[in-house]
Amino acid sequence: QTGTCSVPASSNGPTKTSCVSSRPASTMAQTIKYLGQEEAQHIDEELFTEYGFSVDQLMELAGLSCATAITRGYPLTSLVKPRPSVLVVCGPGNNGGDGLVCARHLKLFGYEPTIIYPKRPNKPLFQGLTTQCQKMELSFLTEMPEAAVIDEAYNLVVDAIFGFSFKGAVREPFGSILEVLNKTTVPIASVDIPSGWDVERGSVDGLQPDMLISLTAPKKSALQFRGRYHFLGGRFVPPGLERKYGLNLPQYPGTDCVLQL
Ligand SMILES: NC(=O)C1=CN([C@@H]2O[C@H](COP(=O)(O)OP(=O)(O)OC[C@H]3O[C@@H](n4cnc5c(N)ncnc54)[C@H](O)[C@@H]3O)[C@@H](O)[C@H]2O)[C@@H](O)CC1
Ligand SMILES: [K+]
Repeated sequence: QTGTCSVPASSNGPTKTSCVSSRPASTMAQTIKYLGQEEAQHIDEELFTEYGFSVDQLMELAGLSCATAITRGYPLTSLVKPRPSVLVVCGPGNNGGDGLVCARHLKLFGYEPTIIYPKRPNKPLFQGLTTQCQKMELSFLTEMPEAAVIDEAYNLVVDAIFGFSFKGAVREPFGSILEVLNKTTVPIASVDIPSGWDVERGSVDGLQPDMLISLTAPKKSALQFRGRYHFLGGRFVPPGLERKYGLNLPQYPGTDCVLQL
């Protein structure tokens, strides 16, 4: 496992991504790097300390990418329920913040997001994002619904519980929440990492999302993703940072903020 894995430019699904390719180098269009946990955290830190970004700036772009990827995989016209309902489950860190931004943009795109946000950090950033969602007339649930209720009421679940800082055994209330999500049958779109997965090794019996939106660059666990849609989002990486970490990001098409891997 070198952390650098081949993604043919024409690839359109996770099964076509592999670390060991038998294709001759001349036909390899592009190699994208899959990041380890520490590397992802270093890049995150540098974006703020060396490159002058603020968290809310990048979170806005990350959340917008997630909402945009969802419009690609699950366009309004394809939804099976009478209302374009989406359940957005937000965790206690920045991954949860991405979820709040994603929910706000989904509403602007014509979806009806409902949010569950059980652990809210006492920080102006998250308080502001919560207020913005409330003012966008999104509803917040006080309890996680049962799996059958989710399957009945929602077209899709957005998993914004944990991202690249997740470690160790899942603590409550998120253990119970993930248990419910494991039982649902509606598609799950995971923000950055399928929640509960080891950031590098993935998980054999954890969530199996239908969509994964990798932010900045995919993490190593994305190699275990077996869903239908793998998108790259977070189109904000400065060239110096990309060079330093050898990210080899593919080129986003035109003005798009997402790219399907
Ligand atoms: N650098 C980047 O590229 C960007 C990252 N962003 C997002 O930020 C995420 C990383 O955010 P954070 O570093 O805040 O971390 P996370 O959102 O991954 O999670 C950290 C939170 O989860 C809790 N936690 C960790 N392990 C747990 C466990 N086993 N059980 C229960 N709780 C646990 C921690 O106490 C902390 O509150 C990324 O995955 C991405 O979604 C975007 O917001 C902006 C750009
Ligand atoms: K997640």
